[in-house]
Amino acid sequence: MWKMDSLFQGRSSPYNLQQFRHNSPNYPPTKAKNRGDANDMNHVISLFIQLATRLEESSKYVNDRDTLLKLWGNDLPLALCSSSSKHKKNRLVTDRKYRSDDIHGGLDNGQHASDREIRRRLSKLNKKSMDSESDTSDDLDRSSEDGNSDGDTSTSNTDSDQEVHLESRTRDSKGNGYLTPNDGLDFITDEREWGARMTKASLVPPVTRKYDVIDQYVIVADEDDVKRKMRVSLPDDYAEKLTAQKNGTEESDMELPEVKGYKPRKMLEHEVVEQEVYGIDPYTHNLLLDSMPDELEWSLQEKHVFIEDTLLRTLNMQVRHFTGTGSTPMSYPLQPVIQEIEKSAVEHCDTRMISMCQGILKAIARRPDDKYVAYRKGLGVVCNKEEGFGEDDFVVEFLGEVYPVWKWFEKQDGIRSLQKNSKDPAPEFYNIYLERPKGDADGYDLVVVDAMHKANYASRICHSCRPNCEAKVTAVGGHYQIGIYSVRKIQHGEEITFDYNSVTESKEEYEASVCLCGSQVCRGSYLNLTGEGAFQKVLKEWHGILDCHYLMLEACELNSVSEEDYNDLGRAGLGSCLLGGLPDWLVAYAARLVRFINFERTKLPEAILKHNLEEKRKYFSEICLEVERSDAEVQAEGVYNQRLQNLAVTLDKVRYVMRCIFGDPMKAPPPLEKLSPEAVVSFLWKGEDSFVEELLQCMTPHVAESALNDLKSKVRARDPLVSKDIQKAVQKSLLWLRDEVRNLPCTYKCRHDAAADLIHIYAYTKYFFRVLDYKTFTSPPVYISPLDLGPKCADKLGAGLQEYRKIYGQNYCLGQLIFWHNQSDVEPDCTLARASRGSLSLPDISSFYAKAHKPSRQRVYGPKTVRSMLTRMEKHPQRPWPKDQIWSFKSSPKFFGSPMLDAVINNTPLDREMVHWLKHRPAIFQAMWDR
Ligand SMILES: C[S@@+](CC[C@H](N)C(=O)[O-])C[C@H]1O[C@@H](n2cnc3c(N)ncnc32)[C@H](O)[C@@H]1O
Repeated sequence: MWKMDSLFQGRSSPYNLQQFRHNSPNYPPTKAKNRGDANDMNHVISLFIQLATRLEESSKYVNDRDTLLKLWGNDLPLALCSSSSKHKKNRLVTDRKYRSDDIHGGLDNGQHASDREIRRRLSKLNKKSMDSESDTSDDLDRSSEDGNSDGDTSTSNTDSDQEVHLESRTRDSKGNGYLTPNDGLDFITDEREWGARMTKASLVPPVTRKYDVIDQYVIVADEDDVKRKMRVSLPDDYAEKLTAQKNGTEESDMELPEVKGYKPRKMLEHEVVEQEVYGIDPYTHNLLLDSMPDELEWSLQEKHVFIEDTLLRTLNMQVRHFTGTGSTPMSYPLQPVIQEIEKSAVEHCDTRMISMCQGILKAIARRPDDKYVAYRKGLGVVCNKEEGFGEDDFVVEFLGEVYPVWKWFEKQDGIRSLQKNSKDPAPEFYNIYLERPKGDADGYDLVVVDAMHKANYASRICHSCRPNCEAKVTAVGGHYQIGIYSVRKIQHGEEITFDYNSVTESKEEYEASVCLCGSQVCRGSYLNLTGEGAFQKVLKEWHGILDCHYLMLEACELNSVSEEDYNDLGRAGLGSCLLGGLPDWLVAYAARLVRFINFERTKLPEAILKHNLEEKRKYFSEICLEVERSDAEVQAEGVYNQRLQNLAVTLDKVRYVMRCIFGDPMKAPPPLEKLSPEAVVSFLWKGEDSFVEELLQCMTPHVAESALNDLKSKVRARDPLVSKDIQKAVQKSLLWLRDEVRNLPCTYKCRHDAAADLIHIYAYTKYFFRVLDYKTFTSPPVYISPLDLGPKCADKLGAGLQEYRKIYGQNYCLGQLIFWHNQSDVEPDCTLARASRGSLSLPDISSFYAKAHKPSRQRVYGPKTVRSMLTRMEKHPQRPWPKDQIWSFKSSPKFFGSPMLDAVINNTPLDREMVHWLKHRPAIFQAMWDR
């Protein structure tokens, strides 16, 4: 079974990668290879989790014990019950893991259910921001259109006290509340975890957006190019490959195009309706479970079905009339919904259902502090066909405006620059990546489909963590499209949903996106948080700024693509679609990145496993290593796919900029060039703006004229160019100069001692490079509408279209290529300059000299500063040097090179001789503040 690679992309996902935390151990979603369908196991795991979490105060022990034992009897497959007894001391989750080992193919869903539970626990503990806003949304009950409150349909009391109460009980509780059937119940503590809950902050009224209905894709820019990317190219041996994959005999797991015949979409109004939809948060799901009378002997699964199916369907029938009225409450009470279910049960003489409804209604009356409400999701799509839809039925294409990737990101930059305050609630997002399968003959590539302005009803389909449909890229009539297909039977009145599989790098956005799917396996947010933690570990350790430059330098120097490069690119699914028309140095660089991605893929499972184990050990006493290992493997595969996606996005952005500057991207020269020995002399010793020339100028106000003239003539006499071995001569001259400078008297305004240290470091730098600036250019305008901006900004900026022109700096391409794994940076060139400080581009010699006339800050350069510099050089060579110390740096350096880069290029440790001298040379000056 293949996962769809198209992801809804959270609005803020392209931004500020570094500032967000990752705490979603199960993300990114991935192809689950060799993992069987495990609905039974899923059910069992859910059962365990629900049982464990349902146990309430000690006064309810007896009741719960009865229920528990009953449920054990009712719901658990016999084999599971018996095997569990072997592990008496294990708590439930551990127990479950032993058992899941016993059931082949049962790992996946079970493990995911457990992870979800862990994630809930972790996120609960981490959820400070939600806690602080724990007053809930009832006072927000109002029309989303006009802001008027709607007293008829909303309850008014706030339950913030109750929520705080529950939170604190969860924190106070000890133990994890899991048990085996043979364990005594004495240790049970109240570990009730009721999951994510709607808060005031999360209750951003969904804007009901009007959209132009389209019946085919509308291409926004680069029409021919986008069409090419959407064109299917089947491999010659497609049929054989497909059969081999189906039979499991195919070695490669390369995703092949899924060819489908044309089918008409379900007709709006007749077969489906677009209407206001409501849903419940995980907390309310559990509140309802808790309100169901125990004595009715409903199995837990029946209870879930009641909530997910009967209740949600009736709810959405009941709220349908709000559609288009412009007066839609943000929350809707569940009481009338239960009453309607009861009424229907009476008509059908369904006594079991009647008792259940009556039981819940009693609980609602008995527990006035608990809030039994559903919340608004905005528009959704509901099955309107009496006989429902079958399994694997085509519902609709996901249509929208198709953007080439560069244009999409340009627009996002514009939106962000207009939004200014990134903390504003993100507007709903409607964009989805259409990714070519890697097994297409022309390989992987992607475009972005945005369904905010021009769309069909597919864009209004809501997310569910247990969806009845999936969105997948299919090949229909020779073109790729995103199709929504049912994954199980869908009943009349049931809401159509798919799993957005959407990622965000913003914790705020993640937490604000409380999921209202109401399913028993709800993850709590309809977004997944990604971009940090274990997923970044290997990248940070093995792919720092120096490593990236090394790869780029090599590619630029060779400026040709080897057979091995083509092979590695091809094996990763990258072919002519993505790489065609790019200059050789860039294809060679892409191949090097693919090799890093492959390398990371081998390292990631271990890093993820370690991280997950550390997290889980905080909550569970025993963990099944095998299951954890398998899960880490799946997650690593997800990161791998995400990296390739990022590489493709980067290449598209860079291709566009090169096209704009050079007319043809092929003509773009390599952005880096190694300096010849002669050029090094000119850069360091002789040129007008050379390093030494700058030094002499900086010294002018501080050194007596005669001494300076003497130094200048000696410098001229030591021209390294006259030597046969220029490189050696440069070093010799620099070391001579170092000692001359050290002999000059220091003051707090002129730190010759520090200058000498820097000269020393230059002397031990072997390779210097020049950055070849491309031209700066300003893009043609992109237009941003109030809808793009979200309600808050739209109010501020007015109703008209806003124009945005992106300015691409001289080093944009280099910056983006070095930070290829990050799409969140509007100005990667500026980031590159900041990140290069010290590690890649050495400080300015002017750092150590005050300009004569101006009063100047003290230049601190004592043993502590030197130690910290050495620590950077030796232990964190790829990190920038601190800002608040003596060193200053050029804002966009044209030349760079450092002993740390040399070490990476040569794959050797930092030059020992250089370090030794810095550590042991005697101090020649110490100001008071240096200490
Ligand atoms: C692609 S739109 C779906 C259509 C949207 N409801 C509308 O009215 O236009 C995605 C937005 O719908 C809402 N939504 C979709 N699924 C949801 C869910 N499971 N829980 C809460 N809100 C959901 C969120 O506001 C989300 O940003």
